[in-house]
Amino acid sequence: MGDFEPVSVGIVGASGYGGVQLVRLLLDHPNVDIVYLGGQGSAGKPFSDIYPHLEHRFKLEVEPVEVDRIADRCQVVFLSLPNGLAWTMAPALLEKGCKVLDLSADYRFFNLDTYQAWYGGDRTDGEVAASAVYGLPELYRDRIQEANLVGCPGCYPTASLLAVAPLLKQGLIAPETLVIDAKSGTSGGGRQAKTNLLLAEASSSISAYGVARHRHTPEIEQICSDLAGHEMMVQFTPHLVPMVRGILATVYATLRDPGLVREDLATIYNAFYRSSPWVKVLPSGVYPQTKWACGSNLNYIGIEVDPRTGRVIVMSVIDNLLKGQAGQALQAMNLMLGLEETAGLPTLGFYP
Ligand SMILES: NC(=O)C1=CN([C@@H]2O[C@H](COP(=O)(O)OP(=O)(O)OC[C@H]3O[C@@H](n4cnc5c(N)ncnc54)[C@H](OP(=O)(O)O)[C@@H]3O)[C@@H](O)[C@H]2O)C=CC1
Ligand SMILES: CC(=O)N[C@@H](CCC(=O)OP(=O)(O)O)C(=O)O
Repeated sequence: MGDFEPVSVGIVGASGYGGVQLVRLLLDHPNVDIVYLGGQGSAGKPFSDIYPHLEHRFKLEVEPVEVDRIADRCQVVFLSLPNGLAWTMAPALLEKGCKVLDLSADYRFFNLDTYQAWYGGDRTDGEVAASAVYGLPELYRDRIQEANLVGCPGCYPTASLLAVAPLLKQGLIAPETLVIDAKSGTSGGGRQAKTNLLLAEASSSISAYGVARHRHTPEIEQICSDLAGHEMMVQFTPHLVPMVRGILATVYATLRDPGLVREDLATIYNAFYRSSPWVKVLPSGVYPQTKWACGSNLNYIGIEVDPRTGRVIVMSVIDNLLKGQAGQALQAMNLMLGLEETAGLPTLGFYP
């Protein structure tokens, strides 16, 4: 697929931040055509009324969300909606033959009880949910290639899991010691008005939130457990920082073998990610900045070991809207369609 006719793609939730990133990326993708945009409040508006800066490239109008209308036109559908909506439409889209990529949390969980405990709702799509693949290509590439439904990871889990995956897969850390301290720009909260995202609240200030209860904790724990081969608990603390884009996750854990040095871990990380074009493991003494990743689909990882404490410290940065959301979904779409994993994705950040 992809060598002949362009693939017809639709975006539900096009007016949001994930939606507009998808539009930007898909417009420059060599193998797809955007044929449908959907929304609720924005339905009936030309997309360029919402985003005038795209008018010269794009004339589509946002339409109401109707499954038949979408499935008649689209081979691939991105659902970029608030949590709890995708599961009400994904089963019907799949039934009609669409491939579906959900950017919300609805299809990220192996066990629907965990989803319902954290997100609520009364799910009736258990069989469909069981067929979903967790959309982190660096960890589940083979399964994504075969999938019709992908639950794309959250932005914090993406930055965090890429930082810890080699450690867990190799059994290098004492499991109960894993601590993730993460910072996000305000676009992580989406485009709708929220008091904590106002300039007057968020600028010149930094604060933790969701401490010991953020809904990304069970998502991170699920994948950590899968990688480690046993149940894991994680101490995850997110922070809101006064910038628009970017996530920095700093991860701390105690090494099982106190004799390991940074160079040993760098060798392990480089081997683990040797087939992953979007992950860049940095040289000794180089620690990543969010600014390097913003605008690209890249993840930069810095590694350090503190010989005094026996802890490894891993720093991981991504653009929350690209590798943390729309870029990652597009990377997964490429795999589902048998295209180059890098097709249509920016390989350089804006910088500065
Ligand atoms: N922002 C980020 O960094 C990340 C976000 N995510 C997840 O991606 C998803 C989208 O996030 P984001 O783009 O930030 O969100 P936004 O709030 O920016 O956009 C939400 C979109 O959903 C649409 N929408 C809301 N309610 C309905 C409805 N009932 N029916 C149809 N459309 C509806 C809105 O359309 P309209 O205006 O027409 O009502 C809007 O286009 C969320 O699940 C979020 O958690 C995941 C990773 C990172
Ligand atoms: C800064 C900010 O508010 N970030 C969001 C994370 C966005 C995200 O990825 O959440 P989903 O799991 O719903 O996709 C938050 O902490 O709720």
